[in-house]
Amino acid sequence: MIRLEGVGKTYEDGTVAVQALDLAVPRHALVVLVGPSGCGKSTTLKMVNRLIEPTAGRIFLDGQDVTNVDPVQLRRGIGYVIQQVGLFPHQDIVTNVATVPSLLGWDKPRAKARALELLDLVGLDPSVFAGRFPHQLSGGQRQRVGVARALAADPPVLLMDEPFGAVDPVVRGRLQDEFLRLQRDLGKTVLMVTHDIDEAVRMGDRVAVFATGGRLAQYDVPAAVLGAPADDFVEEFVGQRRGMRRLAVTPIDPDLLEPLDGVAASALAGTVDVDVSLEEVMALLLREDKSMVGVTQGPRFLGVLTPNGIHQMLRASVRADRGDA
Ligand SMILES: Nc1ncnc2c1ncn2[C@@H]1O[C@H](COP(=O)(O)OP(=O)(O)OP(=O)(O)O)[C@@H](O)[C@H]1O
Repeated sequence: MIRLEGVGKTYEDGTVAVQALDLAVPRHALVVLVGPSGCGKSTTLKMVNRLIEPTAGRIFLDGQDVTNVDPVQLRRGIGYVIQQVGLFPHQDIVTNVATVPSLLGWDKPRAKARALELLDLVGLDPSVFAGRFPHQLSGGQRQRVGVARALAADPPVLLMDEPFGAVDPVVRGRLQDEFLRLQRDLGKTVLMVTHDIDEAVRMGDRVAVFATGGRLAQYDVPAAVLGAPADDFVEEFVGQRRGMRRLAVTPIDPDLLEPLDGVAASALAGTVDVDVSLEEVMALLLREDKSMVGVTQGPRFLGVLTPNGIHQMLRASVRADRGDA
């Protein structure tokens, strides 16, 4: 669907942002470009919709060389979501979402109906949000409007540049889940940029890891990027976040819980089932701004989990991986 062949971009000041990039994004796939800051991810994305022109190579969309398509026409057929959303501040939400259909010449009632439908689809009640202005929305709600707007003209291709970057981790997780659910129904061909390896492996059907200097270090399914890094660079890039991912896969050890004695119920962030991961526990503690949580198994109260307990469970899990437990 999207094919990059030997694509390069050297800016006028000599900066090599992307070099000799070959990349094929299959139809209906969600491909994530990930890598450290300045490695050419956004440049790559913007070359696909010709906000930036490549200095080498060719880019094909559905077999057609994009340089042969009028850039304005091209962009109307490609949804584009950016971190700062870029909503028009003086237009209400429904008008913002209807921007591209209107530009495409849809009549007003049809564009509006489509915009209302899209708001609903991204989880914003049209009767509440359609008439509001961007400054009357939370960051997460604005991101949803950004996604709705990009989908409005039903483009087969979506480009997303750090679409969930501007919101806190809890909202971010929710937006990621919502988008994945939406994508399962819509089946767009999506090229998405993030610097967050966790987001990349969570969202991507395939992940392209970029190294500094615009070099593609590995392009594979998430499990392969995590389990079989192609080189030292990928190994290190993936490794930096290994601790965070460990939280997601480490279970609660009931033996390391503390008794409830002397702990006021109000000091607890709540209770969780013993089957949840430490990541969920951390999310709850942060959300509730507390440092302890009660752990239950069915009707039984097993004990209290504290940061000290979490630390011990993580250390035990690291030792087990090293084989010296
Ligand atoms: N207009 C420009 N002129 C010169 N250099 C540029 C220009 N735009 C980007 N660059 C450089 O090109 C390189 C790649 O930039 P790009 O924005 O594609 O990186 P990125 O991977 O998306 O980074 P980030 O994650 O920080 O957004 C960087 O070194 C950047 O400084």
